[in-house]
Amino acid sequence: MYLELEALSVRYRASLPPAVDAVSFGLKVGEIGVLIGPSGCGKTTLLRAIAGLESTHSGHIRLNGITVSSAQHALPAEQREMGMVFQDYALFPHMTVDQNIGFGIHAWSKPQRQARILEVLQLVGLQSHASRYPHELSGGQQQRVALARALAPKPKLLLLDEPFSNLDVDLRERLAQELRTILKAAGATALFVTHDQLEAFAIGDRIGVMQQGQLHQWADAYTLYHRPATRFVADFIGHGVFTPAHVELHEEHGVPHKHVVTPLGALHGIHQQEQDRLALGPCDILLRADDIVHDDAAPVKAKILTKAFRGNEFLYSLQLLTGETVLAHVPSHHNHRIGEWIGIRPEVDHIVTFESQALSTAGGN
Ligand SMILES: Nc1ncnc2c1ncn2[C@@H]1O[C@H](COP(=O)(O)OP(=O)(O)OP(=O)(O)O)[C@@H](O)[C@H]1O
Repeated sequence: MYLELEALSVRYRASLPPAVDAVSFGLKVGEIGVLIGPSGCGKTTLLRAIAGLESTHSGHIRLNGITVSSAQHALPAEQREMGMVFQDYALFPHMTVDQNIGFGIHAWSKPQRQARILEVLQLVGLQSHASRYPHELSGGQQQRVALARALAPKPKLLLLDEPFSNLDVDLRERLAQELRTILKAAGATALFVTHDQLEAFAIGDRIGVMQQGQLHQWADAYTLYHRPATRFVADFIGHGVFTPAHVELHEEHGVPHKHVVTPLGALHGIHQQEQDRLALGPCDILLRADDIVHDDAAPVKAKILTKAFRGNEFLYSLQLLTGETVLAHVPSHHNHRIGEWIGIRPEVDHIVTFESQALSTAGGN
């Protein structure tokens, strides 16, 4: 691994729980990692620790095989050769775009510096804006200059802390795609912090979900969505609900198979790999909004509690006769009224179950 964190903990005060709690993960050279999680979960602290701006309580940070942080040793931030981009672009207002970009490479020879400025300007698509001042640029352009400035010295690692959070939603989505293209073209290894899932999915090769200082899972977007390691990840990523269910054995052509009995009916045809993982008995099953299909012919009916228009689809919240609530993505031409009953059936490709909360709560009392 190029960037390697091993059981890293950061504490602001001995009397407080650690802001970063025994976090381990690795990034390969050229990979983009994203840290995501609710406010206060420790994302920024973790990024600052990697940059050398916070000291390490225990554990290690290694970059290219060299320990840059441990409880005993910390390489000063300025010697780590890392680039940083923050949400407030912090461009120098009295300097033009090319002067801003050249600032971090002033020690380079003039021809080298000029060639590099041109190179990164091309990378971010702002060649024609080299002599403008920051106030003559849009927010998105300013942020691209900040990125070009951070990339100019060819940092060993680029750290980005919510760089788009001051921008409007449309621009953020576009810039997220662009950022990935730019970082890949530059061959940069980067770690990006956000609390926006769509941004994380658009940018990251690997995504880490944090809560209260702990890293719950470090995986690609597909795995996070379809194989969440913990209940928290399942809840935090995507739209879905947990519903009480029961794993049972039944025979198909004389061969025993597991199926999951849910309030929406039994789920059959579960892949062998998933069968092996399922324990018989009660559980909670994750039903994502894309696992529930609207079908007028379905025997199970549900009442629409709320609906949110999302362009090509509605996100309906639906109540079953048994009282449980589920979510469903339904194409937006199926525009039903709140309070209406519609037919639904489950179409669950990936079975995700966790220990029954009703049982664990009962056990804890
Ligand atoms: N300088 C500090 N001194 C003491 N505690 C701090 C300090 N900075 C952050 N914390 C605490 O550490 C925890 C993690 O904060 P951090 O800023 O890393 O979270 P975050 O995930 O980046 O949050 P956000 O998404 O809101 O920026 C929080 O409980 C916060 O209150």
